[in-house]
Amino acid sequence: MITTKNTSEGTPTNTSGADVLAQLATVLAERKQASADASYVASLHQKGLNKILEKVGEEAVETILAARDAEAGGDAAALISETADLWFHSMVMLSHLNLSHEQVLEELAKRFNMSGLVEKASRAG
Ligand SMILES: N=c1c2ncn([C@@H]3O[C@H](COP(=O)(O)OP(=O)(O)OP(=O)(O)O)[C@@H](O)[C@H]3O)c2ncn1[C@@H]1O[C@H](COP(=O)(O)O)[C@@H](O)[C@H]1O
Repeated sequence: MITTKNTSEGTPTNTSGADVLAQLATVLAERKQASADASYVASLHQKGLNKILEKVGEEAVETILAARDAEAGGDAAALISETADLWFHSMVMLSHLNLSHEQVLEELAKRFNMSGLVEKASRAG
């Protein structure tokens, strides 16, 4: 689904994780000005934050159900696809609020080497 630059052989380029998110963020920013008739992302922006949040919630539930199926021996590809839908709609949410995926990546980077249990204890007061 994600459009990437292609070589003459048709092999996608610049598809490392951070590059994919950066390319997607650029497209999402451009789509804020696009016609809702021609762009799904533009149509989401036009419908507003509540519609975007509805999609994030819907995709989160679909991801949960796909994860349960995968654990029960179901299709792992379906879980990957649902997770991609969830990440995509989360990116649209951030874009709508003029926030950057890079802020999320920075937050995750800050947490490197910080045990979740230690962090939780530090909040316990
Ligand atoms: N990565 C995605 C992407 N992932 C999922 N989707 C769309 O997200 C929607 C998911 O909604 P559902 O599965 O619930 O399907 P639906 O029933 O059609 O949705 P609703 O009518 O309920 O809103 C589908 O329409 C998918 O096509 C995406 N649409 C766009 N992108 C990227 O965004 C770029 C810009 O897209 P446009 O704005 O459409 O040009 C594209 O080039 C892609 O890179």
